Amino acid sequence: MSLIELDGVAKSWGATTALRALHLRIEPATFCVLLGPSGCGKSTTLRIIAGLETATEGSVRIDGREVGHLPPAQRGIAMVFQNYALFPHLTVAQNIGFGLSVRKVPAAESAKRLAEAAQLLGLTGLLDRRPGQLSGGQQQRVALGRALVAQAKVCLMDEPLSNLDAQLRQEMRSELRELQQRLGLTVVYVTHDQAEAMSMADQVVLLHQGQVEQCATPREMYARPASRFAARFIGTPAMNLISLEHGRIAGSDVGVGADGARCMGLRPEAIAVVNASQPGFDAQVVGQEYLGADLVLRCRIGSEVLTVRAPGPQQVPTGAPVRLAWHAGDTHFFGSDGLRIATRAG
Ligand SMILES: Nc1ncnc2c1ncn2[C@@H]1O[C@H](COP(=O)(O)OP(=O)(O)OP(=O)(O)O)[C@@H](O)[C@H]1O
Repeated sequence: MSLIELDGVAKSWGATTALRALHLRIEPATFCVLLGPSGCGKSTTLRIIAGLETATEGSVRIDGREVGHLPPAQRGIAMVFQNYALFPHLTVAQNIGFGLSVRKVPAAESAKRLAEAAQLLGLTGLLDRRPGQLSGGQQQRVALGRALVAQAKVCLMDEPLSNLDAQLRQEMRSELRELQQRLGLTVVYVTHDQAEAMSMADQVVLLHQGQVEQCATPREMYARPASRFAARFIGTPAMNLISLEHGRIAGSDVGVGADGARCMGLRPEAIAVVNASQPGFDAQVVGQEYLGADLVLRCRIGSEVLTVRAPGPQQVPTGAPVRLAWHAGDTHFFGSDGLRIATRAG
């Protein structure tokens, strides 16, 4: 068990407010991703759970026990940082075992845990090297190894993959996820990369200006964004947010309904370029970007320009008239407060 609960957690430094009354429940053995733009309070949240910062208000509980007054070492938590925080003059084995020697774990027990962690992380052949002789991915695994030998059930990670190249980052995502599941760890993981969040999380906590904007599974977050902010933050290319004038797309005669909606959301992948004889809406291609698998078109309808994600092989010249179609069930509507409003489609 390692249930983490934050109740009304707030944090300010003088006039700077990083967090405002954050409520969060992270279930045991789940992968929770704190996601959001720079400065939204992700690292601060993680550091408060770890005990590296003290909350100005509110409480933090781990397995029902209030931990606000406990120093980091007594919280049963391991941490992995972006810069790995490895000691350059120590070998891989010494780096992994560092915390154990500090805590005076008997030598035989340390050796056993080290061998297990090295085996699990594919580091067995590298134990005598120093960090400077390792690739970024290997250094990342050493940092993970140090967290694993501590046998903490909670592991906090702050952008641990951001120093790796794109391919390695993708590989490490699935390795981390697999490891978390195999060991039944509760992981709280900070990133500003929505693709990383979507691919690894059981639960995504989207933060915005120190508050929870939405907390949901990746599927729910994509299918039913709670606000315009959430709608734009999840998915690439970002969702189209189209201004409505009395239920019509601004500057056009295209009616889309939805009483009281100020804006309609439509994902680029929900829009199809159809044959001129099929039902749809007339638009004009004003720009495009070919990405191999996809062709991203920018199409003007009335005074709005929509991003459309078409299949790569489709060829449409810029300047050409096109007919666009979408299913009513793929539309999202938002009110003047920016929040999702109930529609026929839900
Ligand atoms: N020690 C500090 N003193 C004063 N302000 C701070 C301190 N640490 C963080 N802040 C401020 O608190 C806010 C939240 O910072 P935090 O590091 O939690 O954001 P973040 O979402 O992790 O951002 P990033 O993705 O850029 O790391 C920011 O406005 C930041 O400037």
